Amino acid sequence: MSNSSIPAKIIIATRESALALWQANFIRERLSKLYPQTEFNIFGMTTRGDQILDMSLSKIGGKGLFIKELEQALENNCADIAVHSMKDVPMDMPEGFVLAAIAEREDPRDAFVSNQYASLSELPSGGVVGTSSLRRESQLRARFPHLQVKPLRGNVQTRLRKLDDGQFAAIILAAAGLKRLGLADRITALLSPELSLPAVGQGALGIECRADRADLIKLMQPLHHPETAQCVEAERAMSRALGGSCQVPLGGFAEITAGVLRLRGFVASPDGTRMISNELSGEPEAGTGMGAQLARNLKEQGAAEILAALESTMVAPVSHP
Ligand SMILES: NCc1[nH]cc(CCC(=O)O)c1CC(=O)O
Repeated sequence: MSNSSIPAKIIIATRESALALWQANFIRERLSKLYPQTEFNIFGMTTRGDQILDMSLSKIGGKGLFIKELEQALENNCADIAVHSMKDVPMDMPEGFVLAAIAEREDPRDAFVSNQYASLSELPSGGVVGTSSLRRESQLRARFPHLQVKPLRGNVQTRLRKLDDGQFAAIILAAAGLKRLGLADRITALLSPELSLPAVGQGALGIECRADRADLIKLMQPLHHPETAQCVEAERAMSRALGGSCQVPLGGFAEITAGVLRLRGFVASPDGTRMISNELSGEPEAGTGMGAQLARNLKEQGAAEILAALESTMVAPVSHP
């Protein structure tokens, strides 16, 4: 690539939480090494998802909430690229925007964090576990029906503070966020996918830009990690076909071992009394087809009923003027 095609300055839009800033800086450093002549600046923004802290995510209308403002900055040329946790990226990209790259995944697992107990199975009956994710809650209720689940929102540091204040016996967080923030020593135990199937996209970072910025899409390719992208695209295809959002208790996790992609997924009722799980394995290149097929299988096995029941109680998504 000739130097003349590389912009002198690239602005990276991000949310302003410590984790989001860490992620944007991580991408900035990698890009700076690749393109030392270019100046990379971070543009921190507050999103509606960050402002509404008193409601569970499932009630405030879903994932677009954390990225809409960032996309407006791309639209208005206030920024060139946006860095997101793939977990927060809606299954369908809005018209005019693309994921230019999906970077290598950090640990995709959920982490059990407690100051008193070594594992979920050691928690006493009635023990209070904090999480505001329907996915984590439904799995806890299905596997540990004697525990109480109470809402826990806020950024990673806020959630840890609420645990330390004594409001919870334990909390569940993404291992990736804790590791990135240098808080790996707070992880009491990592939860296997059998115990807590991760969220679609968990641990992976996406770089978004406008679809018409072919120059940027090309520049981002060295950061693209094909295996991560194949896994995340398989998970997203499953979630998309299930109408996945924060309002649906579902999990999806793909991994590639010895050249085979294994995709696991589940849909549950929020109270955990119904849990439909299944998996498919195949060629990594066929991940999106597998995702769609796994969604069909889950629906046939009972997920369709759970989804229909959820839909009748769902809150309409918040609109963004
Ligand atoms: N729900 C918010 C969110 N979005 C991404 C992460 C963690 C980092 C990642 O998954 O890449 C978190 C925190 C958490 O779930 O504990």
